[in-house]
Amino acid sequence: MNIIINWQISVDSGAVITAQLGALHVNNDIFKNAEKFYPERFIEDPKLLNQVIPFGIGKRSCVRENLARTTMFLVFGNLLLRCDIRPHGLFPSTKNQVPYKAAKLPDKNVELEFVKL
Ligand code: HEM
Repeated sequence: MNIIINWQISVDSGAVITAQLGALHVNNDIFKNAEKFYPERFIEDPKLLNQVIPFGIGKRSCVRENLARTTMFLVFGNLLLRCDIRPHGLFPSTKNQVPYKAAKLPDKNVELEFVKL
């Protein structure tokens, strides 16, 4: 069955129009249990990654997407490499709040080094 939607929307001149990308990314029709933190969904269905568009798509998409991605790669890569990162307090699970049992890790002073690019 084909559904044809004929919308007529009037927009004032000078109005700023934007797609709310955040809302698209929690669409349950596309992302099952969208509100759940479940990164494995992208391993289970690699095509799902095409539906994630934080930088927009098309002619007006983010011009510095590559800069942002490489910067984030460096920042998060260095954080994971140099820091012991542990959840603080309770997991932010929506239904069952599970107390986090902290692993005993050797005490060490974490120093962050920032390298000039
Ligand atoms: C995580 C980082 C970033 C995210 C998630 C992001 C996301 C976006 C999004 C969603 C848009 C609008 C796309 C659209 O209208 O369809 C945009 C546009 C734009 N972004 Fe980014 N951006 C990021 C970083 C940056 C950086 C680092 C720069 C510059 C150094 C930048 C420069 C721009 C510019 C100039 C536009 C306007 C492009 C146009 O209208 O033609 N962005 N960005």
